[in-house]
Amino acid sequence: MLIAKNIEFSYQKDQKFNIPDLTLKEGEQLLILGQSGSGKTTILNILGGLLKPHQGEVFINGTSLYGLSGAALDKFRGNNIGIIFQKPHILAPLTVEENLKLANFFSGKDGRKNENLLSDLGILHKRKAKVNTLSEGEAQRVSIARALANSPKVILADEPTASLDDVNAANVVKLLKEQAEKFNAVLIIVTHDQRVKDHIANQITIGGEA
Ligand SMILES: Nc1ncnc2c1ncn2[C@@H]1O[C@H](COP(=O)(O)OP(=O)(O)OP(=O)(O)O)[C@@H](O)[C@H]1O
Repeated sequence: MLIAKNIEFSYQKDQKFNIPDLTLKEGEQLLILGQSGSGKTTILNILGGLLKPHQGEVFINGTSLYGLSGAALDKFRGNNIGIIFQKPHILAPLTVEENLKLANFFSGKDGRKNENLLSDLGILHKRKAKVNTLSEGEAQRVSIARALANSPKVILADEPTASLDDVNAANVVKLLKEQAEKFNAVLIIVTHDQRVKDHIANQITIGGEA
């Protein structure tokens, strides 16, 4: 389902990240741990089709991500990959449901499942609320809902618990796991938050630049 092979990437000369080969089958979950600056966001962006590696390939369901480009890559990403960014990428002046509809629009999906998703995430009652009126934890759940709005087969989450208290952090990981299990999706969480360790057994630690 998701394969990353021989990936090499650097932002500048004399810099090289150790990016491990990965093979994850449908429904498998992986936690990538590493200190701040070790390259977690970089790896996630490479796996998510947002940052082209200098070498190597990422395959999702047999499609080589970086064999696609431009509109074809955007469409593939919209249909297959849901990314929860470190800082919520949601449009604050829009309502919760408008944010989800926008995600549906970009990948040509009908959004029939949006209400179920918001209900699963405990924010259905906030669907008419503007995102800039929500608490941080609620906004985080909206960004999860938006990432999952198109039932992606790969869910990538970048530090999803960083700004949350213990209870909300545990809830967010639980929600991500539940949603991934529901859709039999691959789930990869990158974090330096040690609290997440107890929730996902399959773990690797990355050590930063070589
Ligand atoms: N666009 C960029 N141009 C140049 N260097 C960058 C760029 N983005 C990140 N870096 C550098 O690459 C390294 C890894 O960054 P990255 O954001 O992947 O780390 P991280 O493990 O996600 O960190 P954190 O946990 O603090 O978010 C850092 O040293 C960072 O300064």
